[in-house]
Amino acid sequence: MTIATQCGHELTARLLDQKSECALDACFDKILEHLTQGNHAYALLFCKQFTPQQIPNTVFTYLEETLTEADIESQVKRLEKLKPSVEVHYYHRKGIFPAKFENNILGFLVIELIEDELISPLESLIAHLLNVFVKQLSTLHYACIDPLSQLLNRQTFEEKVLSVVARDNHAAMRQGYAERRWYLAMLDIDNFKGVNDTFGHVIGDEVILLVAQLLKSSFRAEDYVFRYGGEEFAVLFPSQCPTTAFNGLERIRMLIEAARFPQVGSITVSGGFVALVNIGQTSEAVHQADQALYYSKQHGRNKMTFFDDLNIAPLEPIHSDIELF
Ligand SMILES: Nc1nc2c(ncn2[C@@H]2O[C@H](COP(=O)(O)OP(=O)(O)OP(=O)(O)O)[C@@H](O)[C@H]2O)c(=O)[nH]1
Repeated sequence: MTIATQCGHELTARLLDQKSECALDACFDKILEHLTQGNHAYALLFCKQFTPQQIPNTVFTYLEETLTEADIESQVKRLEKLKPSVEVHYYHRKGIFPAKFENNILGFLVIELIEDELISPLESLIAHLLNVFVKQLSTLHYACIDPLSQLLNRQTFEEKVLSVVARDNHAAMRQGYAERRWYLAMLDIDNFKGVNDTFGHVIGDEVILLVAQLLKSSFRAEDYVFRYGGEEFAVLFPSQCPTTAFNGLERIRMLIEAARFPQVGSITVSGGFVALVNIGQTSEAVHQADQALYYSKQHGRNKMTFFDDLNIAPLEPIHSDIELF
């Protein structure tokens, strides 16, 4: 029964030390592995409200059965009905630990049990570490979020582009298939100055928020949507080819065109996009997508343009330590 005294502070310090979601997940994974001595299967599942589309669902080790989103939601509801003080709840040979943040249950950690129950010092240590993990995850999460639109902020942009593109494109190349590439789209609300001038900045802000919500609900869970600047958004998404990417963006352009905004009525967006292939730096990709966006603006707005269709010679490669591939 020495686990809690031996590990409590040390493990907490290790968790708090982690500065990115991935590093934090990996650390929590290792700590759980260590505490359960690899004898238990475990999964950490968050309900959708907490798991913004940009944060991948944190599932470390899949339990034998697959839990659907509905299962997760019903389990969260079930936990919410229990006393707030409940630390662990046993159900079908599983220990279910509620993951709480600011008194709301956001998800849960499931540990499949070998024994009937976990020994109580281990139980309270896991509950404590889960608490630290969720708090740290929330802090990291909110540092990446733009407060007005609730999208990922500009500060997160470069880091995400580099990590996602390098990881997936390398994997695709290694496996010998090249059909799945990442694309970067820059989208900008048309004539937005007119919205502000006519209806005021508060209504302007509301339009930004509603467009952000439409974008977030239209892209897939694996895509990344950023508020890049005032009324400009950046989207990072994988697609099989430029035509599929174009069709996806067109669908969203039409959705925004058809939406009704309180007081303002309708608005449109223009966009430009680029395939993230053979691009040395993030700034180069942004520049190319911006050129395509500029073309859309110059050619009537409410339009999507693929950079390659502009037939602009690529820039000379800029030598830098930061490389996408
Ligand atoms: N309400 C609000 N307005 C913003 C925000 N950020 C930037 N703006 C405004 O967005 C407007 C952007 O105007 P412009 O860059 O001239 O572009 P535009 O009127 O959208 O015209 P085009 O892009 O050419 O279609 C400016 O009036 C900015 O003040 C914000 O966070 N909230």
